[in-house]
Amino acid sequence: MNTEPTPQPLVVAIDGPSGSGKSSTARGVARRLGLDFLDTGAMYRACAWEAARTGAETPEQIAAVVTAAELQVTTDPDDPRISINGTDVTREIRDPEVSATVSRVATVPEVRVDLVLRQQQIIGEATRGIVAEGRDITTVVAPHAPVRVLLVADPDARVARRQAELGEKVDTAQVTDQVIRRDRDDSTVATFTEAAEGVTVVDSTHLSLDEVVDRIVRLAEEAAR
Ligand SMILES: Nc1ncnc2c1ncn2[C@@H]1O[C@H](COP(=O)(O)OP(=O)(O)O)[C@@H](O)[C@H]1O
Ligand SMILES: Nc1ccn([C@H]2C[C@H](O)[C@@H](COP(=O)(O)OP(=O)(O)O)O2)c(=O)n1
Repeated sequence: MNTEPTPQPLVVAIDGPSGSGKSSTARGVARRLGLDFLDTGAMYRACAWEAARTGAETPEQIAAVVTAAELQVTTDPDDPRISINGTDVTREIRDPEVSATVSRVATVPEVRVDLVLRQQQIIGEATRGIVAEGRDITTVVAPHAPVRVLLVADPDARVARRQAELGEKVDTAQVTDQVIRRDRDDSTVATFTEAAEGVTVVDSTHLSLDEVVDRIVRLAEEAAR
């Protein structure tokens, strides 16, 4: 009889501030290792989009909209999609209006409790394993993940990356607000500026995306040994 324990699906948890490269890195790691991919920020963004659509403004109104919402998240790293109450908002959640208001939604305690539970369910159902990224994955959503990384980068590099991504659509002051002010607001409810115990810090300021992916894949391979 085989007495070897069945290996658990691998969970890789990545946190970090805006523009540190979480989404691109997590997708790259998921592709390389054949795992699913979960962008938890997209869930907060979809809720912010729905709160705006329904005119929810107070924390109570926002919490009511989020807890009643049907959220559908697909976890293919090549085509991650998100729908809320039947509307696919994959593209809309990247609009500057959503970036400007999402922290108001993400800082409502009931919203966090609700979305953390949904994220834990998605992670638990990922039979081939998953790379999940956000602000509180290493500390709250998946604190027992065998691979936990805090991805950081200097503020100037993060603003420059976001600016390059958004191009002509927004000016530097707007991008700085989206990155620096949002991090300040978000860090009131999640700890992503300092690594929790056992979390590996990777500084991407002077690393290419491929180099960052390589490092995390190596950490995953070490954890699997
Ligand atoms: N190591 C890196 N070096 C240079 N640019 C990067 C690196 N990692 C990510 N980027 C780019 O920076 C931008 C922001 O990355 P993203 O993954 O969206 O960050 P986050 O999810 O942390 O906000 C994207 O345009 C991405 O291609
Ligand atoms: N696990 C998470 C993920 C995101 N959030 C919040 C914080 C952010 O302002 C928004 C959007 O996150 P997202 O990862 O899309 O933001 P960036 O791509 O890093 O700019 O959601 C959170 O509070 N907890």
